[in-house]
Amino acid sequence: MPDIDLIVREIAEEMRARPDRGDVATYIPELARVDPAGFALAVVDVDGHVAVGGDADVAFSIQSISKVFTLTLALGKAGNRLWERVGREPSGSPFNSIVQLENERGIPRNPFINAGAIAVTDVILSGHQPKEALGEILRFMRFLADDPTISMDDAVAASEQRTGFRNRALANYMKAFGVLENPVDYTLGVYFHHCAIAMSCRQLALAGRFLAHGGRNPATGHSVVSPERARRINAIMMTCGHYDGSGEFAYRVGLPGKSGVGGGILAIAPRKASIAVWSPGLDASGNSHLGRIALERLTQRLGWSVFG
Ligand SMILES: NC(=O)CC[C@H](N)C(=O)O
Repeated sequence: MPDIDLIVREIAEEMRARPDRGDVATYIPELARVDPAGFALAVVDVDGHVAVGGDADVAFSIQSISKVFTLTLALGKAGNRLWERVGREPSGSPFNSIVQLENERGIPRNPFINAGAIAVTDVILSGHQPKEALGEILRFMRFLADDPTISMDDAVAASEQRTGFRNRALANYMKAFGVLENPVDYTLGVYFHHCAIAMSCRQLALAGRFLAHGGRNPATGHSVVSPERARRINAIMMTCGHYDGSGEFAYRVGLPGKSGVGGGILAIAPRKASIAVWSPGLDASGNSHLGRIALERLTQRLGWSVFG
């Protein structure tokens, strides 16, 4: 049996020492203030053992990783009708691309690019007030991680609300095509706030467990989604979770994964583990530079790639 604790600690030490850290996101002013020296890795295995390295209990802005969980909620609410509002093909474009949305008449290519995630948020919001929808998303995260302390960082949400002109353009564009049901400001308000949820790698890895175990959280026995749905969410993470860097992530890491511009990545090793990594510096596609390298090391050493 490989010693996962040791491997995780060694990877964290190696990553801490590397000078090539990528660049922190600056288009959300509050994220520009984050120290690029941070690094954390947490792996929860089948038995619930959590192996940690680095700052595994430091909370960071999960940003687009929240889209895995909003997709899960929206599928629960709308079922397969969700796919009338959003596609499920890789985009090959940056996460905030506007051209693609115009070409495809307001239907976003997948639920993980910004336009797609905004459409998914709109589905969750319908029939509720924004506060209720946000409460539902936050309660879901707390339930999955079994941790009532998880919260939203209001400063990050306000920062994006002030500067999120591109997302506003995407949302208005979809509204013009009738893809959004709710007032644009309401949908965006919920979207910016769920992106601003702050979690540590330990909390995130625990929250992702249901995706590694056929839709069921093995710790609590709660069935979150059906095995088929878990498999499909993993498939979308594999093909779309890193935007135009998804091919490279599959090639190097070989696991379903979802990144966020806060520098976090949630990766799922089916039937083996739920993994969260954080390093705030990003590569050119807006994905964590050292986060990806750390996951590549981990899957190589453990032989965890889903491609054998
Ligand atoms: N890739 C990301 O994490 C982007 C999320 C960010 N809130 C945005 O909408 O731009």
